[in-house]
Amino acid sequence: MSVLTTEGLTWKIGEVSIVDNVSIELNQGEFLGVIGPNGAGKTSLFNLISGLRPVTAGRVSLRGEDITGLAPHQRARRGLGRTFQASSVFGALTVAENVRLAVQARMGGSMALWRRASANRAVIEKADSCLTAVGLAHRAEALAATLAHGEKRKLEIALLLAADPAVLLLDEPMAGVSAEDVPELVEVIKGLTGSVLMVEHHMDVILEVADRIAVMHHGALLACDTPAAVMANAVVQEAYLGEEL
Ligand SMILES: Nc1ncnc2c1ncn2[C@@H]1O[C@H](COP(=O)(O)OP(=O)(O)OP(=O)(O)O)[C@@H](O)[C@H]1O
Repeated sequence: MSVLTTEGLTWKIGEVSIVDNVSIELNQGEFLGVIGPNGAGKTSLFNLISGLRPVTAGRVSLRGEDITGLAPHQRARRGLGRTFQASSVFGALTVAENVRLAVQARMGGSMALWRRASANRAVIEKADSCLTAVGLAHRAEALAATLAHGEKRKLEIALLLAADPAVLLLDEPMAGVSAEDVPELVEVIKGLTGSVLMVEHHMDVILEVADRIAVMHHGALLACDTPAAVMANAVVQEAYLGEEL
């Protein structure tokens, strides 16, 4: 069953199609990787899906509901979670405080005064489970500013998990992470349950985690298939000519 669908998604600047008629389906529990040469339109596609840019044409549906006209925070509330390439972490707060804030933001109205104590417990427990899921529980009391790059990426994923998203959009989660920290982060990403759409430049990472791979080129979708089929696809190889696939 499809949990996230784009139909004919298009974003034009003037006459130039930055995202060109892209139709993809992310199935429940699936890990779909998005690859493509620099400037192919991957981040722009994410911006359309998360609502940061208005579409020129096409539709985005989340669990069968048309969300094309909704603002980013409305999509987030319906279960669309997104990490950003730019860091969204409060450096002066501890790791645990950062995640608790994210959990509280999610719980919002349910924090009525008379149930404050139990709500606080629920926030702390939820935050702890998010930190455990990304392997950061041992750093809970560290100031976020003191985290290494790879740890910061893990924290960003924990912040995403705090909202219990139905769909996770990961935009280059390995960006800026040193080579020796990549395997650990890959393990964290492999451990994510749920439906994931991930842009990533590291082909070896995509091949390790993705059930299917969508290939973009000049804004259009070239292929969307199993890793083996995509690697064997002559059109994909042509698009990557001169680049390492
Ligand atoms: N706001 C904008 N105004 C003008 N051009 C833009 C804008 N946003 C993106 N573009 C152009 O659209 C194209 C696609 O950009 P996008 O960042 O989506 O590609 P990408 O596949 O994510 O690239 P990369 O792999 O380098 O991150 C690029 O040529 C970029 O210069």
